[in-house]
Amino acid sequence: MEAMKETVEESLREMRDTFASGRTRSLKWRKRQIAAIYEMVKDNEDKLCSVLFQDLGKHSTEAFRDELGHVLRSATVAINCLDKWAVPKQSNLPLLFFPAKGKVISEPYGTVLVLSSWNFPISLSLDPLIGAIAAGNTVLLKSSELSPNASAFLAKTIPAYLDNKAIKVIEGGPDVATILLQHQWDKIFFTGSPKIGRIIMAAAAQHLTPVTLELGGKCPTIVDYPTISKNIKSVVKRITGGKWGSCSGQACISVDYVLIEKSFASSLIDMLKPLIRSFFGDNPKESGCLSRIVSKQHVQRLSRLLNDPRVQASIVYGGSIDEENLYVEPTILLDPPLDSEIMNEEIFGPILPIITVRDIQDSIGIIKSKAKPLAIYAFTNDENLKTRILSETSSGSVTFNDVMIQYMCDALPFGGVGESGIGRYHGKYSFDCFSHEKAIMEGSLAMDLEARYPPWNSFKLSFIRLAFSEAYFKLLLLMLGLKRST
Ligand SMILES: NC(=O)c1ccc[n+]([C@@H]2O[C@H](COP(=O)([O-])OP(=O)(O)OC[C@H]3O[C@@H](n4cnc5c(N)ncnc54)[C@H](O)[C@@H]3O)[C@@H](O)[C@H]2O)c1
Repeated sequence: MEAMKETVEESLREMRDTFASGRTRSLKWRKRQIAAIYEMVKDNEDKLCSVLFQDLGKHSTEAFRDELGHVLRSATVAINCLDKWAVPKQSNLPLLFFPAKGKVISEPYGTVLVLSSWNFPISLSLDPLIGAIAAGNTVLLKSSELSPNASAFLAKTIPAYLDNKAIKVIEGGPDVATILLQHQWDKIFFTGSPKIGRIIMAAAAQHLTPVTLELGGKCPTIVDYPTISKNIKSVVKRITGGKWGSCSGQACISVDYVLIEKSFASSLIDMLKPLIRSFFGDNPKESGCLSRIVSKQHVQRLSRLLNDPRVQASIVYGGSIDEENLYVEPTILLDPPLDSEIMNEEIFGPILPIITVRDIQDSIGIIKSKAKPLAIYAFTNDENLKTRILSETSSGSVTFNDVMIQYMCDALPFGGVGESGIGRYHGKYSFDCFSHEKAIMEGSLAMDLEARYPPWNSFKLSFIRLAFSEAYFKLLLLMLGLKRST
């Protein structure tokens, strides 16, 4: 670890020197680095698919949709939009400040630390990197130890494509993260669990470093069956895709559990079962389309959640586990107890609890009884229910009649609230996430208002009162002596 400490110190020194040199502020440099990320992904598509298969058993199509394609798009958007994003924004100042002018300029924070997660080890590393570079920072990326092949790829390949005096990768687990967190950074961007998010925030607080925490939680999915019954086939497909189709449910925005009125639950289950078979075959383990659980520890965690006898009794489909092959069968639970661990911990795996309610409106109470989720999904055409969800619950996002696509849509901010995170990124929001918005005021010495300065009197007090309320006509009258001071 002594050697690692030295590596970190040396890396930080070099990145700070590079930032101080001003090189990373040039838009040309930023675009060149982002273009290099694009080329790196393009040149290494097969290799990347292979490492994602080795680490997570991800099918190459899923890998392209969720990781490579996402990064390529993100890089293209950043290159195409950077000039526009970086333009200082003129502010329309109130007349009160005439003749001063105002604007906001986005300046890079400086040297940024990105700590990423293993479930989308390529996109969750490269997407924040694109944002940090677009904003003009130098960056150190620590990839996750739980996806070692993806991590090794990033550590080996990034220096071959990018300016390695400005952008660095360090591999390692909590011990390395701990060393990194002992240093002062200008911004920390973390993707991971709320538990470790707290450790990151506490370390950042020592230096008052701003943080973005992209965390997780339980994402509920309301199925308001009567209002969407005409399209129920699409609804079931979307739920199946949103639970099992992306890293086998190991995604922060996966469908965690479904809420549905009791009388419709069996119809939903009857449709989910054949659809799981049609997506993943009669033997999903061999289908090649279902990602593996990342580690034995995570299989054991899922096994523990299922082993509660009350949860066991709720299994209506699946339930088998093969720890050796890191496989958990797609599993459906019907009404596991709300106080069970599985209904209080983020599942992060291929298990879908279906919770029945007497009236679909009761879903809102259940959602509100838990921490603020990263996403709420609701299949409904009832405008009243939509309004209630929007106004009575709080979450990183709400998606009606679909799941997970909000992540792909870079015109929308992506991030959590409360237990599910702090801050947001994607598209222009990534640029903002890694920029400090600096307020610029260009004053004028052409005129001076004596009312700003002591000695104080009732005229000056009246002047200030009227100025704050922008009562310009009354101000004029006061200055002309046509209005009395109050
Ligand atoms: N919001 C998002 O975009 C998003 C995306 C993916 C995953 N997640 C969330 O991440 C969680 C799963 O990912 P995970 O298992 O990698 O999370 P994690 O919190 O265990 O680890 C995340 C990162 O923190 C580091 N870390 C672990 N222990 C640490 C410690 N004691 N001190 C400092 N750093 C430490 C890890 O090395 C890794 O780089 C889930 O909660 C999931 O919802 C969120």
